[in-house]
Amino acid sequence: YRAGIPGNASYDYVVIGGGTAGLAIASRLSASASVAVIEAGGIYEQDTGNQSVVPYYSLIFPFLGTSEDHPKEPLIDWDLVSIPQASSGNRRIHYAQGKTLGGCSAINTLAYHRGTKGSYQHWADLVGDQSYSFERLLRFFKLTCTLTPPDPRKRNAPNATVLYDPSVFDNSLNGPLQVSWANWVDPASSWLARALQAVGQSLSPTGFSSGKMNGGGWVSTAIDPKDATRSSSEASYLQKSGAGVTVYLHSQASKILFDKDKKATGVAVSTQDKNYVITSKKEVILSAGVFHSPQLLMLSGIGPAATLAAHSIHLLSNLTGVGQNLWDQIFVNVLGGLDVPTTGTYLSTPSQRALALEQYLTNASGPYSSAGGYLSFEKLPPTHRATLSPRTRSLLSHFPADWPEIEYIVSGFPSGLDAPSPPTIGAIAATLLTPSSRGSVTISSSSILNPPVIDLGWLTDPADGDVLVAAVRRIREAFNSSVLTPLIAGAEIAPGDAVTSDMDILAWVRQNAQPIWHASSTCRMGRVGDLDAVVDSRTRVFGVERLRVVDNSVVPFSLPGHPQASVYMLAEKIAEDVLRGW
Ligand SMILES: Cc1cc2nc3c(=O)[nH]c(=O)nc-3n(C[C@H](O)[C@H](O)[C@H](O)COP(=O)(O)OP(=O)(O)OC[C@H]3O[C@@H](n4cnc5c(N)ncnc54)[C@H](O)[C@@H]3O)c2cc1C
Repeated sequence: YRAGIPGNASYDYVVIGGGTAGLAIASRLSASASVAVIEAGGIYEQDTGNQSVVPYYSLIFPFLGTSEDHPKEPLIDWDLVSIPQASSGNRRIHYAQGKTLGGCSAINTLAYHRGTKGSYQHWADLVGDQSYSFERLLRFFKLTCTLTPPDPRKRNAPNATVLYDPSVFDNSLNGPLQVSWANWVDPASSWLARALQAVGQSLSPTGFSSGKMNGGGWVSTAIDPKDATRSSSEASYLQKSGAGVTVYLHSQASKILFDKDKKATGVAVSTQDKNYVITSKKEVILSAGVFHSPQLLMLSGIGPAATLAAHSIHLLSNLTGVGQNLWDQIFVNVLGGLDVPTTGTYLSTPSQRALALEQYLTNASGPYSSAGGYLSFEKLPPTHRATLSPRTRSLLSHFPADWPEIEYIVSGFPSGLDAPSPPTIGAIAATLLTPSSRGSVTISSSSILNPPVIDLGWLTDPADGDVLVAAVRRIREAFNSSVLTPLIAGAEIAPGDAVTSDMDILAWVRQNAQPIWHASSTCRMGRVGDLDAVVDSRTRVFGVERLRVVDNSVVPFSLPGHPQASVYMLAEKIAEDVLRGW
């Protein structure tokens, strides 16, 4: 690709945001057109080096802290902070979002998998377009990536067998994203995985990329196995694209420009010392992510009329759904002391780190090469379901039959304490995959310089607390299973043995819920005439022309599990629509 020099210029397509979807679609369009990418950040490999490239560090980035006073990393994070979450301890949540080429794919935790067949069918039915069925999306999923099978020799963990379905990948397509399995297994995680299996969550025979998410498995990751480095949209799609893509770095789009017929004609851009306009001969594609895409639509005259009027913004299209319908999955970690080592244990002294570094550099393996890995999905079993209120059960019944309600994620970290204290703190997280609460994004001024105003809406619907309380009890079963009896050391660390009643567990959940950074749906896709729809099924924005939104903000709901595989898929699908002139 080429580096753009700030100043007026013209291209066939202008993509706002060089993130996950933005670079994938820009790269595909550039095969037959000129494409400009406007990206507010820089190049993460230069700006934060090993931290953003080496898989292990993605688990311990200090700036992923979620409290208001988290350590800052302005070179790659937007430093967005929500408004106080009234139903979640009145906390203001720092919600990390990548501000760099690659966007969130440059800072995420690398898990790669797809949603369930039922979830894509629900998408297809909701938007009235059967091309969103899993069978028809599979072609686009296959286009995105190249799969490298697990290497048992390097993983060196006989009790961490990987099961997956190779038929849903097609390496002959030479997909840019590298998908593989980590060349290291965390011992604590493999024990916690066995504990989940012991309470009935058996190993899935297919893994999680063939439209099924039921049971446990070692998840595939966006890691390039050749050197165990992050495969972001920048390291994959952009690096593979030719001179057809021109990237403007440290350049913030401040407004989408339209002619008198409401056709998008380009983008107003500002750098620290220059304002300029990039004109689009064909289309503008907005890929600024779940918080900034709705912000930019509103600043450009597309959104709820009342909001725009309040900030004296000229109204082009009154779309009440812009910034609404925010879905966010949240998680809580149940913690217990474990008498087994964990990945961090192998990195706690200078000589261990030197050894690990040698393994990493010579063999692309060892503790540094992995970003974790065991996930387990389930619908709550009948005994736990029985504890939910009738209303909660009714809300859950509206999700497709194959849509899991909880994702359990296992991990461990060194306790840092000397014996007789346990060396490891083992964690099983419960992530809520069926949130009923909704948040929103709005603006506080007509200027791009003011960040979007984010209300995550966490736990505002009682159903979400209800389900998470049941999930905490379920995790306690796993910690109490006989598999862990010889390894458990001491009392439960969190929530702690004193927290037993539903009311107390719920209070703890409200204080301790964390983001898993999967927010979506703030510019949701829908049918013409749907009350809060913002784009149609080809992601064209209602009420204007030559403008699409392509990122996780248009996905109509948070798909179960981790979204990046579907974001790449969507970029491939819409690139094909654009090139066909649809
Ligand atoms: C910490 C973290 C961990 C995660 N872990 C996982 C995981 O393990 N697996 C998984 O599947 N998903 C994970 N996710 C979620 C996933 O990465 C995101 O949902 C997905 O990458 C979003 O892609 P996007 O294209 O919608 O937006 P982004 O990738 O965020 O791209 C938006 C881009 O637009 C740019 N931008 C914004 N505003 C402007 C502007 N005005 N002008 C110019 N540029 C602008 C941004 O800088 C950014 O580069 C994680 C996310 C985070 C933050």
